[in-house]
Amino acid sequence: MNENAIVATNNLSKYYDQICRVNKVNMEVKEGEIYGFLGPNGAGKSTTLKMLLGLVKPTEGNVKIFGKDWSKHRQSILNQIGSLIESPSYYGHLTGIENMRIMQRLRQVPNKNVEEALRIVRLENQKNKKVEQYSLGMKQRLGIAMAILSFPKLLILDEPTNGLDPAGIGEIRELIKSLPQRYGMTVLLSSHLLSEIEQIATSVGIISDGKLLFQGDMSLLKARSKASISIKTMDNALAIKTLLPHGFMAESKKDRFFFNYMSDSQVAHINKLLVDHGIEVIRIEENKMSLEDIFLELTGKERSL
Ligand SMILES: Nc1ncnc2c1ncn2[C@@H]1O[C@H](COP(=O)(O)OP(=O)(O)OP(=O)(O)O)[C@@H](O)[C@H]1O
Repeated sequence: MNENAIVATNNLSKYYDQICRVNKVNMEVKEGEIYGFLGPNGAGKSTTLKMLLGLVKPTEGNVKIFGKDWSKHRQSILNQIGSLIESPSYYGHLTGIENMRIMQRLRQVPNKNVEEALRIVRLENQKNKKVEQYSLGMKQRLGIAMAILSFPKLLILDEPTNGLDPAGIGEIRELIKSLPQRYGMTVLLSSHLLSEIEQIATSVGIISDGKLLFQGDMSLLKARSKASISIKTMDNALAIKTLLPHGFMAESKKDRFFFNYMSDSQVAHINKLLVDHGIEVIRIEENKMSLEDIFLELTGKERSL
């Protein structure tokens, strides 16, 4: 376990009714990153996040936050975390600012935090409206304002853009993205939408059926998008036979044949070999696996995201 990590779990597991829902998860969230916790519905994201927050007791394993053991430093850890799990809780008959004041008393933070948090989520002009009159997006923004009220070191958000329209999603996304740089927060957020995580996260953890299948920099995940080269010629069988003695072993599929990733000069070499042997080349294409393809390959799930 990395002692400097903001969040580090060790074989974190949860069983419900003897069924393993979170399976030996070793999660590591480093300071200043936006860690996207990605997985299909029911994968175990919320359960994991709740264990990080001490809301659900792990069956096995342990959690360290800011390098400290949960069991021994509960209060000091909680003081430095802000979270929004499931839908935000608020009093509908009270205004936005009244709700914030209640949270302010609970959190014991100065007045200026309330104003600043409302400003960040752009609710300052709506703060005197009753929350029951807020749109879904405004309620979600209020939930985030409450979560960042103490300007925590770690912000945990469970599906923060769930149920919002595209404009609302864009707004929340930009808001979250600004938090590490502007306020030094580390953000851990979950989503079942790959596109969402792709646009917002600097690091990613992919969970499926309770198991963490991938964890690392977003760029590392993207690097896994292996590009293959596909070639179509006037006589594929002859082309494959011609290339083999030169060390190029192709895989034939439908009207094309494929190679694993190749450099530009290798592709040029193959092209020249084919042409020199009188085989007309019709198409040479690079086929990159999309992030979605990688995700589906990792999780073995159907295309449903
Ligand atoms: N309190 C509970 N008792 C029994 N089973 C539970 C409980 N909480 C969650 N589960 C089960 O554990 C599994 C993981 O649920 P979890 O809510 O963590 O998934 P998730 O990845 O957050 O998905 P979703 O986005 O659908 O909430 C699900 O099969 C769920 O039914």
